[in-house]
Formats: sequence, C-alpha cells, structure tokens
Amino acid sequence: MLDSAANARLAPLGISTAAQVHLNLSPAALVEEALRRNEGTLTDNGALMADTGAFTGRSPKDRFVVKDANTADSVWWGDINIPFEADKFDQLHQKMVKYLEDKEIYVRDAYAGANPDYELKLRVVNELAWHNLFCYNMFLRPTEGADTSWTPDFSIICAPGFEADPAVDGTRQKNFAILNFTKKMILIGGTGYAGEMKKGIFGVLNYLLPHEHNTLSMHCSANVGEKGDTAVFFGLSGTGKTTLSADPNRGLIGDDEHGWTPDKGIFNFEGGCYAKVIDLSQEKEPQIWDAIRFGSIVENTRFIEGTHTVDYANKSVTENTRTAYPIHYIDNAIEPSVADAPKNIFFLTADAFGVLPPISKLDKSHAMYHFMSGYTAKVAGTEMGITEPQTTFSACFGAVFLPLHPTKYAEMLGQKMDENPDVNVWLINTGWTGGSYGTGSRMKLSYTRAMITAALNGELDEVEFTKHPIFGVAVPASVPGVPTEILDPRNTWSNKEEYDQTASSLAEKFVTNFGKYADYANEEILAGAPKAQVAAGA
Ligand SMILES: Nc1ncnc2c1ncn2[C@@H]1O[C@H](COP(=O)(O)OP(=O)(O)O)[C@@H](O)[C@H]1O
Ligand SMILES: C=C(OP(=O)(O)O)C(=O)O
Ligand SMILES: [Mn+2]
Repeated sequence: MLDSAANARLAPLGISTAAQVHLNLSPAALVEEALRRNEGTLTDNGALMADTGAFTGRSPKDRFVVKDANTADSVWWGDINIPFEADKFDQLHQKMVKYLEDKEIYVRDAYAGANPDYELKLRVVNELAWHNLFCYNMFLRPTEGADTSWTPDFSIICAPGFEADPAVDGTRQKNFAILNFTKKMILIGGTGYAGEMKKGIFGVLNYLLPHEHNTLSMHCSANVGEKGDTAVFFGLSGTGKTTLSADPNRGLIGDDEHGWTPDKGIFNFEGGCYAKVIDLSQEKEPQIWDAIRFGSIVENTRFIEGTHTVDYANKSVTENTRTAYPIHYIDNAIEPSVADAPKNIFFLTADAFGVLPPISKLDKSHAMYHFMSGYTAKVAGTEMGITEPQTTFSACFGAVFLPLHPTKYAEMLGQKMDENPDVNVWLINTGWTGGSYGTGSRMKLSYTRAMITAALNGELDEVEFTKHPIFGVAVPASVPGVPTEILDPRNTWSNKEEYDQTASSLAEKFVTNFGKYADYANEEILAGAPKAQVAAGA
C-alpha cells in the first residue's frame, strides 16, 4: 500500500503498488541510494559516475508519437515522428506498471519552462535512483517548501529494465520512447540513456508552445552579456551549444532548449546542463570542469586505472560521455533563466568537409535557408574505421525533436527576424579547417570563442566582408585574436582545386536536400541557396 502522498501522485498514473516509493529525495539521498543499489560509483571530485547500459545515446528510430484524434492532423508524420497506436500505448503502460509493482521507485515533482506563463508541471517515475537525480539536475526544481502535489501537465515513466516485445507491443525493438499528447505521458523503456527523458519533454514543448502558445521553441543554448544583450546558439548535437554558451564573461541562460515568446523574450526549458565530457580539459572548458562535483553525474566514463579520477580521454564505452549538473553549478548562470529577445543568433555547424567559413554573417534569406537546411556533419567513431563524414541535414537544427512540420518553426523564426530587424545572424563552423575530416583539423576552440566574442562585442561592425563565391554568406576580412588566413577556408587548403570541388559538392547536397521544401520555398528563401550548378559547371 502506498502512503497518501505517494498515492495521490501515482494513482493517476495507474500505479497503486510498489515495493517502496522514494518521493522527491534530495541529491545526497539519491546519491546514497544509487551507491547502495550499485547503480554507480563516486568519483574523486564528488560526482556520481553511472553507466547507461547498451544505449549510450538517443535512439531516434525508437521514438514514437501516439497518433489519435488529438494529433492525427497536427503532428507531422513521417520518419521523424513515428506513429504509435493508442491501444498499444495503453498496453505498454499497463505492462510497465506491472513491471514496477515489486520495485522501489523514485518519484519526482519538477517542472519545465523558466517563464511562469509557460510552465509545464512534471511528474517523473524512475526505476533508477541516478535517473531521478538526473531529473533533479536537468528539470527545474520547485522552490523549497512549495506544494508540489499538483496534477502534472505531463508525466514520464522511465524503466530501463523493462523491455517491450516488438511482436505484440508495436515497437521496433525492445527499447522505446513514446510521447502521448492525449494521456500527457511519456513512456521510456529498454534504454538507460538519460537524455531520452529531457529530450522527451523537449519534444512535448516543441509541440505545445508553437501549437498552443504562439511561442517558438528552439534547439539552442543561450547566454546574455552585461548590457542585457542575449545570444542564442542553434546547433545539432556536438556542434558546440553547451561548450560555447559557457562563457565566463556572460550569464548563462541555458545550454540546449529555449522558447521565444511573442513579447517576453526567451526562457530556458531546463534547470541544468548536459555537457559532453569527451577529452574535457580544465584549460579549455574551465566552467564545465568546475561544475563536475558532488551532485553532478558523469555518464559512461571510466577511471584512470587504480584511481577514482575520471579519465576523460577514455572512449571505451562511447564517445558520447556526459555530465549532468544543475545550472547554478556554472558560476554566472542566471536564475530564473530568462532574458530579452536575442540580439545575435548563431547557427553552429560542425562541417566535416572543411568548406564553410569559420564565421560568416547571414542576411535574412541565408538565415532562413540555413535554418531550414540545418546542416552539420557527424563524424563516425574512429574505432569503426570510418573516415567518411556523414552529412546530416536536420531542419531547424533539431528535426528529430520537432512534432510539427519544420516550416512551422521556420516561419516563426522569420517572423521574429522581421519583428527584430537589428538581430544579427551568424553561421559558425566549429568543424573542420584546412581540408576535410581526415586531412584537416578541428577548428581551435579558442579561435571559435574569439570569433563569437568579436561578433557579440560589435567588433565586426566596422570590418569589411566579402561574399563566399558558392555559399554567398558574408565572410569578415579580420577578426581580433584570430589569424586572418583561417577566415577564408579556401586559404587553409593546400589544394585549392580540391577545396572548390568539395565546396561545390557540398552545395549540391544542400540543394538536393532543399528539394524537400519545394512547396514551401519562396523567392526570399531561395535567394539564400548556394550556387550549386554554377560552381559545378565552372
Ligand atoms: N571549435 C570548437 N567549437 C566548439 N566545440 C568544440 C570545438 N572544438 C572542439 N570542440 C568540442 O566539441 C564538443 C562540442 O560539444 P557540445 O558543446 O556538448 O555540443 P552540443 O551541446 O551542441 O551537443 C565539445 O566536446 C568541445 O570540447
Ligand atoms: C542530450 C542531447 O543533446 P545535445 O547533444 O544537443 O547536447 C542529445 O542529443 O542526446
Ligand atoms: Mn549540449
């Protein structure tokens, strides 16, 4: 039998029995629980180290959205939002409840959305104590003593040890993450990757905010300068959102998910950061380094042999090693995490072809074109022996998280740009220079930081710009603190012809990809397209 506090929270989720319910435990209590249950180990900096199991990243092919009367016409169905039957959802839900019946469970009241007008009240049910700590860190924490016995706007049940039977449950394989907008519930099973929970709620807000609140949701990080000037950094995974938003000279608003309201500026959805720690160094990323301490989690890392010191260079589990910490573990984080409408918008791309300039300025056409394109390149793990970069076009720099058609978000961004005509839009290549992946090298983080700082401080206002011959974006002639010769990517290639060919072939990929939006594209957006044919025929 559950006590009344637990029962009030769990009965609406169909849960009436559990071995024990741990409700809203403190971080220290959750760390103790995780250690007691052998879910993890303590590192010598005080963080809890845990493994996510077979899944060390999200599994987009196993992410479903329940298709019913509520969503049939509003959600954009296709290879991203994979439809799931409502009956099958209910069946899985019941099975999960049954699975949890004899388990200790960790329940948490939290919320998402740092602007009270857009707050989403959450309830999370976890099989794992460390997952519940992840939710404490990553979602917003109710104020001390607040009554959180609310009816949630959305709930998550996350049971990594529960596996679906694809033959009867309607899943693709044993793991799944399913969003149900009618039941207001997310079910996650068969995977221990904690990011599924935060990205699940991101998916929910990506539906509700544009659809019901005329608010643009964005896969971006954000920070703000002393003068209140906000910057947002859009980018797919690994392009630098988290790293570049942690800037000792600017207040951190958030590292991954934000909303832009019709009148009140931007707000973070989350209460924490989820930073990659592969090859993390104190010298290059001091703020993230210092955030790894008691209360933080490190995922899928290993110790230096014979010590409890994390070996950030160790990729034996995955390249996607992570840390999750509450946002105030970053010194100059701003709470509540809200700020004015952005003055500068950065699109981050990790271009493995070494073609795009490390910094360029976009007019509205180029901005809309690049936003719809969402180009980056994923580089496969070197241990697989793959040397070819994998080109990715992910609309709005986050297509996998968007329940609505990408044009909905793009239209809203276009409207915001019209309403804020002074906003600057920059394209930053945090990827390769001096040749493609394999021949060139990754852009130095210190240079990328210097370029962003210069853009933010207005130091590029008086600089001369030239148009990139193929992409048409405006490339500055100089940037303080950055060697001039790297600003034009062609300079950095020893073989210029090869650069031109690679650039043309990337331009063609852009054009081919944009074919998807033929119905939507208008003259203004197409003016931002690269000159693929011209270059190819030259
Ligand atoms: N020039 C660069 N700009 C940004 N990040 C870089 C750069 N060079 C290397 N990196 C590394 O790339 C990774 C970027 O990851 P992260 O900031 O977590 O991306 P995101 O938050 O967009 O998923 C970090 O591990 C960072 O150290
Ligand atoms: C948590 C994630 O976000 P990002 O890599 O963009 O930080 C993810 O994509 O799993
Ligand atoms: Mn990130």
